[in-house]
Amino acid sequence: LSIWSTVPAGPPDPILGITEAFKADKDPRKINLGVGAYRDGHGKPYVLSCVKKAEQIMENEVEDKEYLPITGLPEFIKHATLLAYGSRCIPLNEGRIAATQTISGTGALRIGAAFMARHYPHPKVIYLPNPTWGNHIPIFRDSGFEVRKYSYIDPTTNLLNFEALKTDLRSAPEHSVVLLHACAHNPTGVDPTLEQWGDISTICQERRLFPFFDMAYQGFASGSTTRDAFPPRYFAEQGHQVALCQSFAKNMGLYGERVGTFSLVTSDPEEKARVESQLKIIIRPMYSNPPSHGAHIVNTILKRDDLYSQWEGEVKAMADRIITMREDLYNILTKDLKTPGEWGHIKSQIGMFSFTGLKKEHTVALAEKAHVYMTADGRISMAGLNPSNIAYFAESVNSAVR
Ligand SMILES: Cc1ncc(COP(=O)(O)O)c(CN[C@](O)(C(=O)O)[C@@H](O)C(=O)O)c1O
Repeated sequence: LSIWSTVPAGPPDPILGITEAFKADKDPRKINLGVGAYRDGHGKPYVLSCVKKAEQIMENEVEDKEYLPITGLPEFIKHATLLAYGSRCIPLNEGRIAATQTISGTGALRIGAAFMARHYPHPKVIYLPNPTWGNHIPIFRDSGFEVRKYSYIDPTTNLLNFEALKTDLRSAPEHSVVLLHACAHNPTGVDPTLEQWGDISTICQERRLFPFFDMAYQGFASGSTTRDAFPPRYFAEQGHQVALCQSFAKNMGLYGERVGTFSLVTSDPEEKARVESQLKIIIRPMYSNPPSHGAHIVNTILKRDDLYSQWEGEVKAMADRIITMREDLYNILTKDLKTPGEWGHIKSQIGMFSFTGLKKEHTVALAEKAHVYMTADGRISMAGLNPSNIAYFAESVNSAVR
């Protein structure tokens, strides 16, 4: 009897499993709207020009293959946290933001959760929005957190249910950790307004809730890296000791390079050093130190004015193309096809995804009959749409809901 005969077959990942099903489909009309990865107007993956330029520059600069420090490339961390918090951030300028390079956003969440499970001086309970990115749940659960939910979307309108959100956060036990999507909420594409962020900050102060930000889409939501980073910057300005997870997967198209950071606001440089020493103690036995190539790419872009401004132009262009697809899809569904139901949320939502409101039976029919793939909860990655497939997609939705 094999040693592994008791190992059960696990279910495919709800998101990455969609890509496997898409690849297995041989129909030429197939469309993959599953994984949140940008595609250009021809449905192709997109390597940013500023990334290609950075790699050319890196060719000439001495880039040995030595180990990075446990917390990663120091100059990368400096530039990445400056991008996240902004030059006017007082904790940043006072040198009291503890930070480490991570294996993209997932790694930032995992290292953050592991650090808090070990050092957060209160019950390890975290409130995740309902719904949230599916991977948030196992990340925090496997790190030893009790995972709870706070209301987020109104399933009948696919818009924010802010009253229910406030009620749930107000009734959370003091010192609960609250996960907040900084921008481009996944899967709903619905973000609080600036005023609503103010209310959330006040509730966190009143209830002593710990704000744990996940910022996987800075610049990719509105096209502005400044506007998208408003929530964590505002919370830090209001005196919250935020935790912040950063990813360069989407906004720099570095999906497979796995580049991110995890950071925490502390009280002073001495506390920053203590916290970083404990981050190292968690990282060293996990993966020792992070991959260097992607961090050098991001650092080369962020430290040079010419590449930084080229990057800002490219990330805005990606955001704009997605916004155009939202408008086109809305117009085809409503004006051309008179598709039954309300579709305004497709336009009002922001970022990579649209929470269409399609139900499971629709998503199954769309995959099986129309060869259109999306997650079971009806989320579509808008960048999977382009001028050559958007009409077919809209027609498929129209027939699925009739
Ligand atoms: C809110 C959120 N946080 C963190 C991540 C982690 O991203 P990474 O580790 O690559 O930096 C994602 C990516 N989520 C997806 O875009 C998605 O929801 O399709 C996809 O990349 C994924 O891994 O699921 C995300 O949507």
